[in-house]
Amino acid sequence: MLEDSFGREVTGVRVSLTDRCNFDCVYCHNEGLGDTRGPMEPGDDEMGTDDVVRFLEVAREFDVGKVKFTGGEPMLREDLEEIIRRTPDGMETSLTTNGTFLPGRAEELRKAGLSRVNVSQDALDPKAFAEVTKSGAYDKVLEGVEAALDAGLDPVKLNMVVFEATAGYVPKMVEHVAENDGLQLQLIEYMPELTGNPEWAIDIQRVHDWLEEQADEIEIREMHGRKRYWVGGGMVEIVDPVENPSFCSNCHRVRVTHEGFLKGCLNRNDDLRPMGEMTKPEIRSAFRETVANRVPYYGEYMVRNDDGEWEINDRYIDDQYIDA
Ligand SMILES: Nc1nc2c(ncn2[C@@H]2O[C@H](COP(=O)(O)OP(=O)(O)OP(=O)(O)O)[C@@H](O)[C@H]2O)c(=O)[nH]1
Ligand code: SF4
Ligand code: SF4
Repeated sequence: MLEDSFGREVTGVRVSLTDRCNFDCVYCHNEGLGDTRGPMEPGDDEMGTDDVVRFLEVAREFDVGKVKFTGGEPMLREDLEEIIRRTPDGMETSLTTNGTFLPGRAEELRKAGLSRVNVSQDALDPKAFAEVTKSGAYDKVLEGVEAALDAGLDPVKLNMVVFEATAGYVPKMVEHVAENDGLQLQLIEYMPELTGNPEWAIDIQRVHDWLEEQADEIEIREMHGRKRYWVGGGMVEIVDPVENPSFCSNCHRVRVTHEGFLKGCLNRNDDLRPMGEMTKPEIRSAFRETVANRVPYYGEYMVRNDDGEWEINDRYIDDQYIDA
């Protein structure tokens, strides 16, 4: 297993398969690349099936045990089932989707080897849902969640970005997952540093405090040191990376953009390494170099200055990457 110079082992990869999406969520950060989603037609900038599989085979050689497929909307890729089917043995596969294409396809995905799925659902309210996603597909998403449960994907996590427009729906969502077996809730802190509109952010500590009062049990997940609250039998996890050095110091994933660039951190685009159509030996070196150059974002790449504000650590300003 590869480890970076901060002692963080790389146990997972997160692969964006496309930047296309049928939604236009107001908080979308396009996997850290900014709000620049591509058109709905398949682009020739996307990695091919073989490119994705070749990368996964190399990642597996380095003992990577998990892959998460993301987008854009990864289910716009017609070869998703094939990619999952060809994912090397020993790798747990999961998918993050807006859920609209799960009806009619969830079963096939599970048969191909998909273990679990995260579905974006920001509110249990069609109007709020439409405002946030700029889509009227609320019923389709509910159907998608049902289809995922019926197909036996376990767990089905509901991803809810918590910000001004959605924060009021948190209690209802917590109740919803407690009442429905197989569902879990993942509350995601709004990331103003990637999406703009900083005024939409809410203080995520308020959500932690509220859940602490409600919870029967609290546990800390190794990944990112994320807190999990058990409320009325339902599980609620908080993803709170913003200005959180402890989140970054427990980050174990390397990322791949839909164009086939490796990157060590979601929040950075200055450490991209091409990988798409390379041979396996070339991918191995690119992977090693990416890991060798991984840096925890908050607390190392971004540090607090004398006024208490976050700024880029001087040592990374004219960074020259090392060869692993
Ligand atoms: N900054 C940062 N944000 C992350 C990271 N991982 C996940 N997120 C945020 O969490 C959102 C939801 O991620 P998902 O892919 O659905 O879930 P996950 O975080 O992979 O969690 P699991 O399904 O439990 O593995 C992403 O769109 C990001 O906004 C990370 O390593 N760093
Ligand atoms: S569904 Fe996901 S990829 Fe699509 S616009 Fe919303 S956040 Fe972005
Ligand atoms: S280092 Fe921090 S910001 Fe970067 S991907 Fe990991 S958790 Fe996210």
